Amino acid sequence: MNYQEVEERYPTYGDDFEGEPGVGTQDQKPRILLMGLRRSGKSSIQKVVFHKMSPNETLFLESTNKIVKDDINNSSFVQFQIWDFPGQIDFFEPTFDSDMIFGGCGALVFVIDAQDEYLEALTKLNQTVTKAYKVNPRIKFEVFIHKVDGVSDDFKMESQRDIHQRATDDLADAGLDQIHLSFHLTSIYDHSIFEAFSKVVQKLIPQLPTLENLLNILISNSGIEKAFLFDVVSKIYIATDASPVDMQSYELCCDMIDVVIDLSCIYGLQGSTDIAAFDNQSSSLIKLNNSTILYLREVNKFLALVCILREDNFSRQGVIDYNFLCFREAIERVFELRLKQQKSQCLQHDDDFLDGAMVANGRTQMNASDGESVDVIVT
Ligand SMILES: Nc1nc2c(ncn2[C@@H]2O[C@H](COP(=O)(O)OP(=O)(O)OP(=O)(O)O)[C@@H](O)[C@H]2O)c(=O)[nH]1
Repeated sequence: MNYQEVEERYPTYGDDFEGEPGVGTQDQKPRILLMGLRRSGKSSIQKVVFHKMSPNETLFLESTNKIVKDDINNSSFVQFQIWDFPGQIDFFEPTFDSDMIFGGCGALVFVIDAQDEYLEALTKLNQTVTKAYKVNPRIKFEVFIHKVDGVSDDFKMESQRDIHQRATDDLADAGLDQIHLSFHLTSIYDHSIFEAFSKVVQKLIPQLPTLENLLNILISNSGIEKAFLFDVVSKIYIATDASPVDMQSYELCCDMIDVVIDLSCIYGLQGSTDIAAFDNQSSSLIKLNNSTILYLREVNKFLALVCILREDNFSRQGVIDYNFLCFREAIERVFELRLKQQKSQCLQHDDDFLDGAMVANGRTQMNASDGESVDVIVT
């Protein structure tokens, strides 16, 4: 799918609008601010991750000259706004309303061009973080050391070390060593930007520990090695189990989503209606030549579970499928609870029902029958 097709297929997804901040109910959603010097790559990141723009197309993006707000509205878990700032923004201008801008901000992503001199960027980073922290100490600060596709591995590591050191030293000099900065090496030309954005978004999901817990339960009861809960359109993962994420597994799962969506677009749509390619019939099983299986199941309109497991363990597909149903039900309950929470505006813990799901998982594992496997199923 290209940029144009996604815009047509998901008209409400990433509904771009420009204007003055602070308008309408959208502002209740957590905000991710994209800041950094001119040409550091902010708009490219936003377009590639959330609008499926191909990296090469970003060469033709024009410079941003006012704040561009982008409403990301694709599921109950992933709801936020991205505000793309012009590189030349000046915090000391009287029109810059820092209380309003940083006040409702969940995360501030500061982009540094790794292919350029970064001393000026570090000064700007320090100013930005200091100002934002004073307004809102709860902001998560994420530094993207960006455009690392054009540099050697040694240079990458050295830049990261140097930037980290200088940035934290500058904060310590200003007496702000309590501020935590997270660093990510990113490029729009590979999956690193999706991985980094996944981590940023995850920090804005209050239910993350619950989702991770559910995934841990699922994999340990189903012989699965790794499981990701993906936001299908952006391919950012909103949760994964506790085992470490390796880039290759993540890339494989992203590629699988692309294959499923592309095949569904070509063969899965009925008639000429423009039903979204991903629906409750979507599932896919791909056997790799190293005895590994990739298994994808639809969780809801926007989320997919993608698992990596050994072929031997897939002989008990019935167990996996049953456990998946329990998992999906549990996710639905988390959604319901969240909705209730939002409505009543009061906190409540949503872990209780998980115990029920866990018991069901354990009991069924002993009784379930084997399932049959097919090479590639795309419905
Ligand atoms: N090599 C490389 N180039 C990139 C990457 N990301 C963005 N670029 C290029 O960097 C240039 C500037 O990108 P923009 O996204 O317009 O930068 P910006 O920060 O939004 O710029 P302003 O709107 O002026 O603040 C474009 O030519 C992009 O193609 C990357 O990961 N690697």
